[in-house]
Amino acid sequence: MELVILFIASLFGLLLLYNMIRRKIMEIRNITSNVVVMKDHKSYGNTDVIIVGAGVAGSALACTLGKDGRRVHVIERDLTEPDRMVGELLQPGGYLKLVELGLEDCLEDIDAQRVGGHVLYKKNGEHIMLSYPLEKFQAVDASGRCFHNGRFVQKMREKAATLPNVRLEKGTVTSLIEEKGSVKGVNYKTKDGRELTAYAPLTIVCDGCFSNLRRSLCNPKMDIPSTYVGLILKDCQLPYANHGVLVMSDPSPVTFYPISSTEIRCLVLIAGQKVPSIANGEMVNYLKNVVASQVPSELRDALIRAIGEENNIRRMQFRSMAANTCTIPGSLLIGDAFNMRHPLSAGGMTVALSDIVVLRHLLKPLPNFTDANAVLQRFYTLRKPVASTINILAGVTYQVFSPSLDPSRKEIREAFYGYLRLGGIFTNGAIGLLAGLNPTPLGFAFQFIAVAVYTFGRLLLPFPTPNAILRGARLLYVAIDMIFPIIKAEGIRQMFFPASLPAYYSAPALAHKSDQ
Ligand SMILES: Cc1cc2nc3c(=O)[nH]c(=O)nc-3n(C[C@H](O)[C@H](O)[C@H](O)COP(=O)(O)OP(=O)(O)OC[C@H]3O[C@@H](n4cnc5c(N)ncnc54)[C@H](O)[C@@H]3O)c2cc1C
Repeated sequence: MELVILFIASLFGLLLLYNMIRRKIMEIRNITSNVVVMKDHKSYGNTDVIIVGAGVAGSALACTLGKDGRRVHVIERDLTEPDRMVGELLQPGGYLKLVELGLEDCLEDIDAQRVGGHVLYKKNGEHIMLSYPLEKFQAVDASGRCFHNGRFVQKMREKAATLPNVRLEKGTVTSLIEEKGSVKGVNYKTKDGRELTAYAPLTIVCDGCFSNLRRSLCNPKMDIPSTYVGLILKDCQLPYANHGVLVMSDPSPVTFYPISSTEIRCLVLIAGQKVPSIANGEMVNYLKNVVASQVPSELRDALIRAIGEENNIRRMQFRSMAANTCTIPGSLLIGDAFNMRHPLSAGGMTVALSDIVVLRHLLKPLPNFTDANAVLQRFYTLRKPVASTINILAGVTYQVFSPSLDPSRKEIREAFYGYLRLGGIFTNGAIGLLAGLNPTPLGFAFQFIAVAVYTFGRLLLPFPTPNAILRGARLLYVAIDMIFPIIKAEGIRQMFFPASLPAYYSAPALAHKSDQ
């Protein structure tokens, strides 16, 4: 009996001991994990800003903030030179922003080509030369620049990596770390499969058009995608030296510009979602039978040769997406992750660089980024006049040149072509806006009114008939119907009257997500 009691007591004692040890182990584990968190939060002290993605926006931003003395941690999933057919034409306005950021040397030694404008062709060969109005910008050697996008990005990455306070690391960011309604950093995976975390008071997401992270920060509306089909032409010259080509072909426009001293990029726009298949040869037929016959004769043979080359046809989908304010403190989106527009007017890099200029001015006076949120709210207002003007122009250019069954659209296209022939302030004003040289909402409004008056005048002169007045009214209605939704998406007040918004001067403190 005594033995049984002793046995049960020992068992009980062992159980108690086991429980005590288990608790102790759990306590130690908790302390250790707290130590990890504390250690990481402490490493806040080593990083001012995390940048996700080192494409055009991310690498330019890393150079800019790094040069301003900030401790920057850039995480990029692929550090090899990108090979893609996006962002190959930097408009003169974008070049000026690059100069403002002190990054113009990133265009050296990449065989970048100067572009002084474009030639606009009708499919019957009639054309107008539209040179950029660059007279006022000669001191900084402004012009458009065309290049292999990957070479340009790689140069900016190299420049960022030379700065002692910029750490460029290869890794794929899998999620943002949110605590108490603020972004505190990121979780990321390295190539060897390690899962790491990085903390900073500010995380700027620049993960491009297919961003996986933007949905954690905002909920933007996207339009239906269109597609660009791209080819590289070799051993041929553009019809006019240093001038790209835009063909007003049917059903949609085709562009050509030089991306090196020996290569010309051809981009064929395919509107909507029905794209001829490359795999079954439909695309080759389309390019040979529909597109080639409409391009200038100087480029036709080279285009047909390029169509026949193996693996020379690529496609890339794109969408427009108006910018959305990101309301989660500690975070910001920049570049295509934040805002996209139609690439026909090649404004994407100009907007990204212009946004970085605005952001830099706002962040510069701050001793650190722990309290950057009020300043970040100003960013959304201050960027608007330039970014929205470029976005609207991109949308309008696309609408004017894209396929439509509506005869009024075709008439607007013809009127626009006629307007661009006028020369002087009319042509220079429109081309200057498209080049991003002085993209202001007022400049845009002036051009819109001037095109409307020209179109009306064309119809009413020499004698206004009731029929002509009705047609003019219909064209005006179609034009407003084309433009108004784009302006509305950008925000009428923010674009035209930013000074009427409190955030223009200072920003209200952000509510924590948990408070909302
Ligand atoms: C067909 C086409 C043609 C265009 N042509 C022009 C043009 O001629 N001129 C012009 O100005 N603009 C043009 N654009 C727009 C321009 O390409 C973009 O505006 C510009 O590239 C945006 O830069 P970004 O840094 O936001 O994105 P990107 O340059 O695409 O960079 C995103 C980077 O993020 C990295 N990344 C993505 N996800 C992660 C992750 N989870 N973790 C870590 N890294 C990540 C990617 O590897 C990449 O390096 C064009 C766009 C398209 C679609």
